Amino acid sequence: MSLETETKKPAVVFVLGGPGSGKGTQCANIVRDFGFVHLSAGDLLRTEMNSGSQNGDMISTMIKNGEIVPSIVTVKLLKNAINDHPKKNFLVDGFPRNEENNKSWEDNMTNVVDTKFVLFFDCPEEVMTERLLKRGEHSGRSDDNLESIKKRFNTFNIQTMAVIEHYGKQNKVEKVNSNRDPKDVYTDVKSIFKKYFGTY
Ligand SMILES: Nc1ncnc2c1ncn2[C@@H]1O[C@H](COP(=O)(O)OP(=O)(O)OP(=O)(O)O)[C@@H](O)[C@H]1O
Ligand SMILES: Nc1ccn([C@H]2C[C@H](O)[C@@H](COP(=O)(O)O)O2)c(=O)n1
Ligand SMILES: [Mg+2]
Repeated sequence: MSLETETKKPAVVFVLGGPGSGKGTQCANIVRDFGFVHLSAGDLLRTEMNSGSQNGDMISTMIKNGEIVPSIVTVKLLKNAINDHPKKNFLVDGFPRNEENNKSWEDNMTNVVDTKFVLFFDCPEEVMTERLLKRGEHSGRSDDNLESIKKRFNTFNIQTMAVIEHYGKQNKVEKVNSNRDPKDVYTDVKSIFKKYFGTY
């Protein structure tokens, strides 16, 4: 590629943490202050589920059971959403949730984006459970109930922690204690984003 036509790839930060650790809450702050686009894999799957897609029933069952939807579905949704926002940087929230997600991302997205690091929100299960049950009073989510929450923790501990450890070995994990007031959590998040992206 010549110097004139060379363009910088969009930056991607993966945002991971247990269910209810505060990923979506903190992403909203980063969007406001750093101009990233927030892509929640779970939100994209819920929209797809409600769109009349042929994958709707599968997605619905898997979400209720806290299982990870095949990457062929999720990566396509993420890729389409990224293509909708030229010249932006992205927070990819709730992804990659397992090794298969990560492999599919590497196979399909390495040439398209520059994956910078994993922002990992660490929070005890008891605290996350309390938050999710409270959210379940109004969220309408089929998985904000005790039975689904237990399954989601199991999937997180077995499958997602392995991905976080994989990136940890490459010194690409920024871990933040999210068992604090959201403002204090964001103080740490903001200083991480300033370190990587400078502005604000
Ligand atoms: N630091 C915090 N302290 C107390 N409550 C919080 C905090 N962060 C988020 N919450 C609340 O906890 C609930 C879960 O937060 P949020 O939706 O941001 O988590 P999440 O990690 O995106 O969850 P999920 O994985 O289920 O999508 C929400 O009701 C939110 O208002
Ligand atoms: N990469 C992903 C992300 C999410 N899902 C499914 C399974 C999750 O339990 C559910 C909700 O995600 P959340 O909104 O809590 O981030 O969505 C998946 O299969 N693959
Ligand atoms: Mg969320």
